[in-house]
Amino acid sequence: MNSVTVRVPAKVNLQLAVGPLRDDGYHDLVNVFHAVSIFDEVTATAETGMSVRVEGESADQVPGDRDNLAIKAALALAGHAGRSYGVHLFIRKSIPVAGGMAGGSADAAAALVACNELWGLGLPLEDLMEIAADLGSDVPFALLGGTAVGTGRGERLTPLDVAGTFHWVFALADGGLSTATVYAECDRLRQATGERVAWPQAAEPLLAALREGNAEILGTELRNDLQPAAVMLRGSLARTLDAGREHGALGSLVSGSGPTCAFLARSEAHAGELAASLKDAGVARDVITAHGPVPGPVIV
Ligand SMILES: C[C@](O)(CO)[C@H](O)COP(=O)(O)OP(=O)(O)OC[C@H]1O[C@@H](n2ccc(N)nc2=O)[C@H](O)[C@@H]1O
Ligand SMILES: Nc1ncnc2c1ncn2[C@@H]1O[C@H](COP(=O)(O)OP(=O)(O)OP(=O)(O)O)[C@@H](O)[C@H]1O
Repeated sequence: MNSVTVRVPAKVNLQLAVGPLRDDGYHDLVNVFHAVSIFDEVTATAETGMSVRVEGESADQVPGDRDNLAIKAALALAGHAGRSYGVHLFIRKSIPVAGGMAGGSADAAAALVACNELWGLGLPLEDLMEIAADLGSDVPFALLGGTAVGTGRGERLTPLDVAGTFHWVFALADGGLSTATVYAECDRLRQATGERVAWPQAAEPLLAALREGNAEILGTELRNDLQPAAVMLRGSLARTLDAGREHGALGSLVSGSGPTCAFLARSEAHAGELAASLKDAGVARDVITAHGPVPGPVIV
């Protein structure tokens, strides 16, 4: 086999409860991840060296060298296998870059799956999960897909049963936000307001809404502790979130570290209407619809 292509989804965080800052610079989380139908595609082709080419959504903002998370993933996998394998990775991006939808993590997960297959390593998911956790806090979920609760820094995962399908609208922003900067701003705001930081807890009503497939309740339970920080860093997001509510979204929140905003709709048709209204309102660079949960990386 000379070439393997893997399709991998973006994520939105349905609950992101951020605990106190740890000594290692990370925060303990309760992170309810949900994979949605916006996909990057990573093609791994046998080659002697390691190289990457990126095309599509904001490709010019993605590193074309060893800083690319997908190349880091391939190198980590080769290191784990104890061999100096080579690969060329071609990434077709649709997931917004630095948008809070874990695009880089998705590409890293896809590269792990593709290279595991291309190099005939046959490593089980557990091994790939360990390598993933070293690459970034979001990478283990990107390997898993579906809907799952992440604890620790988000890398310890418990899959959740979800009834049915939820329909989403995503408002994409101009330019990204750095994840580290948003967490630092969250700490700064907490210090400035003297907020007592509680140990993060999963919200039972949110988990019940997922189990029951109840979009109305899920909409009211969406929470992101990073949202005030993202809105502080990018004031225009307040207007985008308001517009979603005004146009009938069941719930709205900043996705992860932002600046993408997510809106929950009643149905696929409602998502289409909401997307059209948000486009007309001019509150986003682009507006797209998607559904979730969807499975993790799939070899196509
Ligand atoms: C915001 C989220 O996307 C929500 O899923 C994640 O928590 C971020 O995951 P990620 O992009 O994979 O982040 P990493 O590459 O692991 O970490 C980038 C930076 O984010 C901050 N970070 C990340 C995860 C975490 N639990 N606490 C943190 O404080 C740290 O400053 C870290 O240096
Ligand atoms: N394959 C990749 N795709 C996108 N960005 C990458 C990739 N590899 C490295 N990067 C770098 O990582 C940064 C963050 O990109 P990414 O799209 O993963 O952000 P994000 O979606 O906000 O992440 P998260 O939701 O996990 O916090 C980018 O600014 C880019 O420089």
